[in-house]
Amino acid sequence: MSELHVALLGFGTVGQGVYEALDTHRERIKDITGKEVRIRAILIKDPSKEREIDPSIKVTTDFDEILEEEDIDVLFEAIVGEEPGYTYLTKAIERGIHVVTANKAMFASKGEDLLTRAREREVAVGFEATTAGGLPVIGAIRQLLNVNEITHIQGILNGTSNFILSQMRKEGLSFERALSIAQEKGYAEADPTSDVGGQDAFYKLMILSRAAFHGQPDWEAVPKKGITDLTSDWLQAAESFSLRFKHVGSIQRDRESISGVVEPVLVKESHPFYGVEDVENVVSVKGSLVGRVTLSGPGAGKLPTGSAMVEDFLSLIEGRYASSETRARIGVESLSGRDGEWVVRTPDEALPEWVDRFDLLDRITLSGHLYLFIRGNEEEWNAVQQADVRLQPYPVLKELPLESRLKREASVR
Ligand SMILES: NC(=O)C1=CN([C@@H]2O[C@H](COP(=O)(O)OP(=O)(O)OC[C@H]3O[C@@H](n4cnc5c(N)ncnc54)[C@H](OP(=O)(O)O)[C@@H]3O)[C@@H](O)[C@H]2O)C=CC1
Ligand SMILES: N[C@@H](CC=O)C(=O)O
Repeated sequence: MSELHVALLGFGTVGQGVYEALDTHRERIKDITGKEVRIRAILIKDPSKEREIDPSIKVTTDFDEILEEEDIDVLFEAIVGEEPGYTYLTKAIERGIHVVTANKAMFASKGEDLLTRAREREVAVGFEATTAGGLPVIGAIRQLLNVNEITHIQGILNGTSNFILSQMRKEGLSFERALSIAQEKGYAEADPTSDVGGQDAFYKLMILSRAAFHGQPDWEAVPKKGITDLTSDWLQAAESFSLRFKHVGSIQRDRESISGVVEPVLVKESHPFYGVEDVENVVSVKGSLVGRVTLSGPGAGKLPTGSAMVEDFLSLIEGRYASSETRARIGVESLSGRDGEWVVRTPDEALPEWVDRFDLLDRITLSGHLYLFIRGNEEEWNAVQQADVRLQPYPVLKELPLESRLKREASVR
């Protein structure tokens, strides 16, 4: 039986996930491709680490030795940072090798360039694992784009942040303890400030933007905020209003431009993100025909990410990415309306005067702070915020709207 030869760059959480997935699903892959998969070489950084790797596989710290291996069909890349990953993948593509990457920090900025190079060399680039771990969101977008125009994407895109917020709320863990468990479980990045500071979710949002809208907004114009300001007081206050904090990336396209934001927001019980807990991610995509499609599942970790990479591998072996060029889209509507809801923390117990201008939906006091759940006009609210810098507000996330016809059909009378 003929063989498919592959190499792995990186043997950390994700590299080991690919190794294990290829091993445990060997027979299935053979059934699908008619070929035996053989791992020929693995690139690592630190040769002193102990590893459980089949002794027939070459383990090296020198990328050129990987390229020197003959007949590598596919390269799996799971190392860290923009470089040297980008250089390695360009060299592999130049040699006519297909690549599958999980490296979102690299792919967010270099993805378009790699895809162009790959087209010129008639090879494929799989990048499902860069975004939302095990969720097949890139594949879903590709499928939807066959006929739909995509106008909005909203998602919980960082498993570490979602895990920390869930554990702080449900188990009363401190931020530091919850982060350290996320690191032990292999969810966090090598530098976890990227997770908790919003940068990791931002990279994923930019990759989604390119996949769905065939373009990205100016990176500097996308506000990015992580979860580090959220205390257990805030989480408790939200819970008492039947709201939960979620770290969400949103991106939308209108006729002129693409705009996005990455920030913690509050979601209501009725929102599809409310019950997305621990390491789960969720992505809602709004298409012009289908309405709202929501995918949720494990957003990080060894096997979910390994699964995404091996799915990509099989797709490209079967030639499914041969014409994966996305088409330019025109979106039409905006999600932001004039009205909104917010939870606000103010330093004083007495109700501030400005509350009269809004609907006061509920209030509680916690640890000497007054928490107000209000609803009102967005412009008025912006003016209040500018006048009082001591306010700490969080918006309540609106759901991506369903088409009104779909909504009518979905409602039960
Ligand atoms: N963890 C997760 O759940 C997910 C991670 N990703 C992405 O996948 C990639 C890998 O993540 P993860 O496995 O968690 O990271 P780890 O830190 O666990 O592993 C990184 C691996 O890459 C190797 N490596 C790092 N730098 C170099 C280099 N310059 N040259 C050669 N090898 C290098 C390391 O070698 P050594 O073992 O010698 O230290 C290690 O084996 C990252 O880009 C990450 O953003 C994507 C989706 C999910
Ligand atoms: N560190 C990332 C890993 C997956 O992309 C996360 O926590 O989501």
